[in-house]
Amino acid sequence: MTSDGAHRPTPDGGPRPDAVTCRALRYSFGETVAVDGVDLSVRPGEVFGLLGPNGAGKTTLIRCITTLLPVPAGTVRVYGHDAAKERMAVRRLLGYVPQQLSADAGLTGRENVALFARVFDVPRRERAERVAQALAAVGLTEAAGRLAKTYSGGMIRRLELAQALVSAPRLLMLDEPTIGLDPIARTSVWEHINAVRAATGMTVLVTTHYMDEADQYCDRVALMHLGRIRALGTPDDLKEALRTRRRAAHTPTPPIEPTASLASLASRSADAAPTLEDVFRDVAGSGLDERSGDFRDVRSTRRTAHRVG
Ligand SMILES: Nc1ncnc2c1ncn2[C@@H]1O[C@H](COP(=O)(O)OP(=O)(O)OP(=O)(O)O)[C@@H](O)[C@H]1O
Repeated sequence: MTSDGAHRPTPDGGPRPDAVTCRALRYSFGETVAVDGVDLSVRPGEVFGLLGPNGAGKTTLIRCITTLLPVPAGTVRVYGHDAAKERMAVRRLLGYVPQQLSADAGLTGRENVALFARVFDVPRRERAERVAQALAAVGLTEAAGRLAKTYSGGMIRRLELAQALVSAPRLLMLDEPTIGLDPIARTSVWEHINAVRAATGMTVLVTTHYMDEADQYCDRVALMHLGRIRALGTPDDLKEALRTRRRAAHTPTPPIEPTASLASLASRSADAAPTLEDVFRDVAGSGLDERSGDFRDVRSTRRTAHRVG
């Protein structure tokens, strides 16, 4: 991707396909419309965040892109390959870390990654080196010989990352990679994702509830609510757009009085700098808390506590 986000041509001069393209994608579970007409393009090499509260449709969307769910209406393409018609071609390009535990507690870290290397057809003679590289990329070389059941939650998440990386994916998809982790472990997971991205140029598509993480680590984000994308852009552009909307909606602020208290000045600066969560609340509207979980809904945290326990 060029600095302005435009696509570079391929060596033969043709347009470079987006990493992911969804057009009018719709997926229902019976009466429940989980993904409701999504249009989305993820550019090669970017870290793209899919944000939204519980039930927004993030996991369903991700699973359609991975080909784990069919595409009943609309289209999904991964690097130009149609997910409905070229499932194996799409799968060969992907690494996927689901919400559910994908590491085996009774195997060592190295054995877990080696298992994925076999499943993903990494050539036999390259396996040992590729496994070692994947473990090194997530900082688990020292712990590679220990059983995964002795790992902390953050180490397990990094092990799952290594499992997904061992096939050298062009598109890495992570479903809530840091939920339930403490701030230090969260930072560590993100630093490893970013280092691999910088070294390989892979595209990263990540779902998260954590607006602060998305703000810090994602190049662009899509805010999803009740199956639809409500806003899409860089975190800075989305915040700036909200600030502009707020300015337009409010009467001009009077000049600062010489006697203004610190508290009132702090409140002015909060008004001037909206967060990504403010953007979400603005675009999702007042139904956010009634019709779905809040951003840190206990359900997911419990599910993860169970997952790593
Ligand atoms: N297997 C299923 N059967 C029936 N309904 C489902 C199923 N999976 C998801 N849903 C419903 O589809 C909608 C979207 O769920 P989805 O899991 O995609 O949302 P999400 O944004 O990933 O939520 P979370 O943050 O909790 O993972 C929700 O209303 C959910 O209840």
